[in-house]
Amino acid sequence: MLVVGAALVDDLAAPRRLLAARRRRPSALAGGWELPGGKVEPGEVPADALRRELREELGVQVELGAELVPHAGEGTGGLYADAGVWPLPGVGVMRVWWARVLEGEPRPLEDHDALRWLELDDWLGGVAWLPADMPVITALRAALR
Ligand SMILES: Nc1nc2c([nH]c(=O)n2[C@H]2C[C@H](O)[C@@H](COP(=O)(O)OP(=O)(O)OP(=O)(O)O)O2)c(=O)[nH]1
Repeated sequence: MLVVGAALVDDLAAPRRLLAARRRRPSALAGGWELPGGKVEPGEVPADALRRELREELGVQVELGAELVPHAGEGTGGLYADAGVWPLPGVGVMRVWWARVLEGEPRPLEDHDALRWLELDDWLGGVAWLPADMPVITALRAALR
């Protein structure tokens, strides 16, 4: 299963704020924070799926920036780094793009019950991320140094 997620930030060139979204369901994941996004439908181009998910889930139009790909040693294991995807144990893999809002104000319309813009120092520790997201958020933060 391929999942796509967005690192929605205030500015693609010099990000300072990152949007975290709290899941409402299923119960095993409820209360955990994640990058907004979702499953790619059969036949759908992943980047299009991400734009669709952000429109449905948050009510925003976005511009996608660069894809965040794992490098060996970023806690993902060599196989995943080689494939350029992030492992989601028990689910599949995730691809992640930097993104910025073009139109609209993000609102938790479907899958989430809260949204939070995290300041740079809080990206990692500001919310309780889903476990699979920890290496992703670490890499997002590292990409800015
Ligand atoms: N969107 C997203 N999903 C994540 C992240 N981390 C993580 O483990 N997941 C898992 C949770 C889910 O098992 C799966 C994504 O499925 P989803 O339920 O969000 O997808 P969807 O919106 O297409 O949902 P649906 O049609 O099944 O309702 O990936 C993340 O950062 N973002």
